[in-house]
Amino acid sequence: MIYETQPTASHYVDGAYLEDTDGTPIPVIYAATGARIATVHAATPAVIDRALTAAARAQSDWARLSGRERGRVLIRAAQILRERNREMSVLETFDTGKPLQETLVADAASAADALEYFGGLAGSLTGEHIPLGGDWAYTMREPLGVCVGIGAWNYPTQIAAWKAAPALACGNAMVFKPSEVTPLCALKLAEILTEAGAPAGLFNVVQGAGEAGQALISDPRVAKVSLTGSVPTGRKVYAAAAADMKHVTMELGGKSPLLIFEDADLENAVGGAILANFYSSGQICSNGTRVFVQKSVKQAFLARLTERLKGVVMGDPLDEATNFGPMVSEAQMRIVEGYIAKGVEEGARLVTGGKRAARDGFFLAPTVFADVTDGMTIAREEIFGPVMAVLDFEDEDEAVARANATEFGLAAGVFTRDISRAHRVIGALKAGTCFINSYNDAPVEMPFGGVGMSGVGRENAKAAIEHYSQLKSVYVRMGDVEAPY
Ligand SMILES: NC(=O)C1=CN([C@@H]2O[C@H](COP(=O)(O)OP(=O)(O)OC[C@H]3O[C@@H](n4cnc5c(N)ncnc54)[C@H](O)[C@@H]3O)[C@@H](O)[C@H]2O)C=CC1
Repeated sequence: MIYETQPTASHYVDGAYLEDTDGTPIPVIYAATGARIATVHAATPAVIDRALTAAARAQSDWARLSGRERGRVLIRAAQILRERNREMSVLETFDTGKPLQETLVADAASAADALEYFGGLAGSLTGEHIPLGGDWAYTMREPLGVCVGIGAWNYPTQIAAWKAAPALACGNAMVFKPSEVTPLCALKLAEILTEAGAPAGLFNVVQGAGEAGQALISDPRVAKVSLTGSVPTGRKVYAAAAADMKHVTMELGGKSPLLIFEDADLENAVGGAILANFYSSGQICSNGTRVFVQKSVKQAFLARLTERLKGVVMGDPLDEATNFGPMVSEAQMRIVEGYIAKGVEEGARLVTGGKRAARDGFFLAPTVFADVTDGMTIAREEIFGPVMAVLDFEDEDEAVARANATEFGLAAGVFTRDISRAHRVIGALKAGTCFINSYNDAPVEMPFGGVGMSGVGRENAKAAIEHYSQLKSVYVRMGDVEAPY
């Protein structure tokens, strides 16, 4: 037990905690020490069935409420989350290893924003009136039914809420499966939703790895699957959903470019590159890990970056002075170390970092490679750790062409003082989520998602409504029916 408000069982089903120790035990490891802090059990088929049955039952009642009534519950949940921000943030730190300095501002707070935003929107989900010269038609926005959410491990509270909030606002129910690496936070979100007035079964959490995920996706009661995860998992989940023509949202990986032009404010560009690579120890899908720097400013950029990285405080994540935490797991640390070794082997110049910290836990120093070329493994594959690859370029057309030479398309950024260039470059970049003179901002009001292999659909903003509802069109004849016979 970490502290007294820790979740009390593995699953949250039909409005209450549920345990079934027949499921495979999953240890929960605190990344900062390597210690086991809890054990949950993977969902058995019986648990999955109970969760889906409860969700289907709750959904039909929930969909009959007015949008405003549904919204009220979400807004109340947002308020409770905000009141318990510290407690939720501490749990997020134990779940992921991310420093409390980060989790206090970025996780439960972002989840509360989503609940508040979609709670506010729920009352205005209307259809259209379509006049047809006498006859007319109208559309209704209807829920999909039972939605499944499957999460990655980097933002467990946020991912659960970014899926639950629009789904519930539209009148759906959800069964959420967190990553087996970070199973704790979504349980607390479920508890809070119940406390806020959500009916039993509306939002359920079941644990497990890929097997539990597959069981959920292939159940005929499920209408939609929203995954946050890697491209290989996305392929499997999308294929399984396609078999039954289920709706999908795919928030997948990336290898996003950040273009820094010689006319950029250097200090801001360095700050942007830091946010694009090292926040959450680099474990962010939208990270701009291919940093293209115009040759004339490359030396100055690297010098200032190295200087600013002296401000990294690696240490106990619960100490609010710590601003750089460990990798989420030993396995992820080893994957990242493998990429660092590849970078060296393939001839990139290691400017700083590249090693583990001399302490317990899964800490890797922020790492910068310069003189990276497009064909190197560290410039092509998603690393999901604190490894920045700096590539140089001569002119704009070249930078854009090289930035686009990837199958991913999650995010992209540009730093320049030239307003026309900023918009021209962003217009030419193949990415779903872009930043001008900034990086990695994710307000709930702005749609988030990728193109290409980085995904399908959008989370957040009004755009998410399209992905958690469907239109019913109704033709209304005002006169007699003229049939040929
Ligand atoms: N675009 C986005 O919004 C985000 C994308 N990500 C991506 O997530 C990845 C890192 O997270 P991981 O947890 O390592 O990803 P992962 O793909 O290994 O796992 C993601 C989730 O899918 C589940 N899963 C695995 N195999 C499955 C299967 N066959 N059927 C159903 N579910 C299955 C896992 O248990 C987990 O809950 C990175 O590629 C990262 O870029 C992470 C955060 C945000």
